[in-house]
Amino acid sequence: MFRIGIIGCGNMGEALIKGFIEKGGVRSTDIIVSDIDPERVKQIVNRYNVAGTESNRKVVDLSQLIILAVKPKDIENTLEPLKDLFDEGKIVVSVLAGVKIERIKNILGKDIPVVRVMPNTPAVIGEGAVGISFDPVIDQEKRKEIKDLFSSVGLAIVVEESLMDAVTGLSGSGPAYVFTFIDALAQGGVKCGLSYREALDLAVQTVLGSAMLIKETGEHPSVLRDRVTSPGGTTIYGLHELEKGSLRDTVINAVESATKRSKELSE
Ligand SMILES: NC(=O)C1=CN([C@@H]2O[C@H](COP(=O)(O)OP(=O)(O)OC[C@H]3O[C@@H](n4cnc5c(N)ncnc54)[C@H](O)[C@@H]3O)[C@@H](O)[C@H]2O)C=CC1
Ligand SMILES: O=C(O)[C@@H]1CCC=N1
Repeated sequence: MFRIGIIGCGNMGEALIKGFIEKGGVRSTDIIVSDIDPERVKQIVNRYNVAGTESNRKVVDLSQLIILAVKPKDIENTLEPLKDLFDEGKIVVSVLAGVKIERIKNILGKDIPVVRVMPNTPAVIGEGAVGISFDPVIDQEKRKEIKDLFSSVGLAIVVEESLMDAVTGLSGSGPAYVFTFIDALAQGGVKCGLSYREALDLAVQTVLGSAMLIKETGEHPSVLRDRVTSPGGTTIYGLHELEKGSLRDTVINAVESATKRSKELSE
C-alpha cells in the first residue's frame, strides 16, 4: 500500500510531489502517481523516484490518501471509472478549483470522506499557502494527519467549504498576481536605467523582504508603509501614481473576479 496516491502530475501535482518529498519528509516510496500522459509519468518517476503508473485504478487500489490534481473539467471522466475501487479507509483529497465535496461524493455514488484543498505553486519549495476544507465525516486524527501533510509545504489553514472559492481567488491564483507585480516593478527599474536582471533581483527581494517584515513583525501593512513614506520624499510620489492607477481597486477586483470564476466552475 502507498500512503499517498496522486492522480494528475501537472503543475500542481508535481509541486505537491516535490514539496512533500523535499520539504515534508514524505518518503518517495510512500507515493504512487498516475497521469494520462505516459511521458509525464516517466518524468516524475525519474525526478522523484516515486512509483508511477498510467493506471489511475492502480493508484486508487494501492493508496490510502488519493489526491486528485486534474483540471476541473476532467473530474467526471477521471473519477467515474474509479468509483468501484473506493472503499472503507480511503480518503479523497481534491485540489480542483471550484469542485465541491458534494459533487465528488455524487460522482463516487458513496459516502467516501473527501477533503478539499486549495494549495498554490510555491508549495513546490515549501512556501505554499493552502486552504483546507474537511468533509464533516473525517475524524480529528485524520484531519490532523492531512493538515500536517499540507503544512509541510507551507501555511495551511482550515476554512469552511463556503470560503474555498475566496481562498482560490486570493492565494490559489495569487502567485500569478504577484509574479505580474514583480515583473512590473522590474520593468519600472528598466525604464529608469537598470538592467532587467538587476531590476528583477531588486524587485524580488523587495517583495520577499516586505512580506517577511509583515510576517515577522505582525504589524499592519499600512503601519509598515508609513515607515517608508518620508514627508515630501520619493515614496509618496510613487504611491500617488499607484492610487491614480487604482492599484488597490484593481487588486481587490482581481481576487473577486477569480473567486467568482471559482464559483462558476462549481456550477
Ligand atoms: N496550477 C496551480 O497553480 C493550481 C492548480 N490547482 C488545481 O490543480 C488542478 C490541476 O491544475 P494544473 O496542475 O495547473 O493543471 P495541469 O494541466 O498542469 O495538470 C493536470 C494533469 O492532469 C492530467 N490528466 C488529465 N486527465 C487525466 C486523467 N483522466 N487521469 C490522470 N491524469 C489526467 C494531465 O495530463 C495533466 O498532466 C486543477 O484542478 C487546478 O484547479 C489548484 C491550485 C493551484
Ligand atoms: O487558474 C486556475 O484555475 C488554478 C486554480 C488556482 C490557480 N490555478
